[in-house]
Amino acid sequence: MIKLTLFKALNNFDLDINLQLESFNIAGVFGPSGSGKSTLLRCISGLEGKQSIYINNQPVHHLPSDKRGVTLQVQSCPLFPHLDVAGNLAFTQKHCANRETNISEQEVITALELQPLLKRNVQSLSGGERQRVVFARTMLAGQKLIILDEPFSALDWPLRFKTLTTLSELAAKFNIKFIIVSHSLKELLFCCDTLIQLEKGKVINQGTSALVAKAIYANNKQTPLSLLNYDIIKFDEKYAVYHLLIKQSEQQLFVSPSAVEQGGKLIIESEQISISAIKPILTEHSNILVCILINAEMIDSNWQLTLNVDGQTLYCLLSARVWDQSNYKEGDTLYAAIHNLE
Ligand SMILES: Nc1ncnc2c1ncn2[C@@H]1O[C@H](COP(=O)(O)OP(=O)(O)OP(=O)(O)O)[C@@H](O)[C@H]1O
Repeated sequence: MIKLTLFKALNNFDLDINLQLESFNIAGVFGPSGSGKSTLLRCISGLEGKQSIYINNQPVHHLPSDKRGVTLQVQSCPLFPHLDVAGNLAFTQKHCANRETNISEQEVITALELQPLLKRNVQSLSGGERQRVVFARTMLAGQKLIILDEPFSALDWPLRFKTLTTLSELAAKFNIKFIIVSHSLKELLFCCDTLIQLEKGKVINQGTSALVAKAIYANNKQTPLSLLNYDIIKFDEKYAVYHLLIKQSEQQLFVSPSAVEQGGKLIIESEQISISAIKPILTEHSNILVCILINAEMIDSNWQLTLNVDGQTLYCLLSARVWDQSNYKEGDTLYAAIHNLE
């Protein structure tokens, strides 16, 4: 549990935050540039003035930053330039006192696939490689509350999703809580269970990430991304596709390896979904999911449909003309064809 009461006069507005995070594993902080996200992180970690902060019901505001059990990874975290990647990691493992997790150097290296980089001079690393090494070092500091400011902004999307999946696995395995700042709602929605939306120094929305993200998308007149959890059944070598089973469902999808390599969630944009009331028979698409129409609402002259696939949510968009001709109503069984997965 984290409880904060912060006040700090900033250049154009005041950071004025009263926040209670009861139960979360990975919380995201989202907001426009300059809304106070980094300042909030600095306050939690103890780098900014005296504020009222409780972590796990214990006041920590009187403690210096190195005694709070928190690691803050800022946006441009320096590495030791005179040590190679292995040296940077070994130094952290050796010198960080009061480690609360027993995560080993080898475990971090394996999880983040850093083996090929170990002998590299840190000046020769690309931006994305550097961010992965910095994150590995953060993990090796061994704290149970880790705060990350734009940690993976330099990674391409497939690698970013893969690294976020690794982060979620490490969080679960070592019981670590993360607070992550990002400009990307897609990134936060992918990995966070809780979202906090900041604007001009104030929390304007807070809650489960699916609900807060939906509200932010609606406010921007956008349709939310759909994320489907799955289990892999098998890899079909003949066609180079994975057979996936939707979690808590009997329904299957067939996807290319690149979709699976991104981690345990399938990311589906609304444009990839078309729906019909009758099960398509003559279709080249093998990816058809049976779903129930939960809700339809007008977003910027189109209709956004919320569909339930055995407990998971899909969002798709219909033009007003198609919606008017469809006669779909809440509770209807519909068939969603998902395109461009194979
Ligand atoms: N120590 C300070 N004193 C006064 N104003 C500050 C201080 N630190 C930051 N600010 C101002 O507070 C505002 C919020 O800054 P902050 O870096 O927290 O925003 P942010 O949401 O993290 O932005 P970005 O997404 O661009 O990194 C900015 O206008 C910044 O100029």
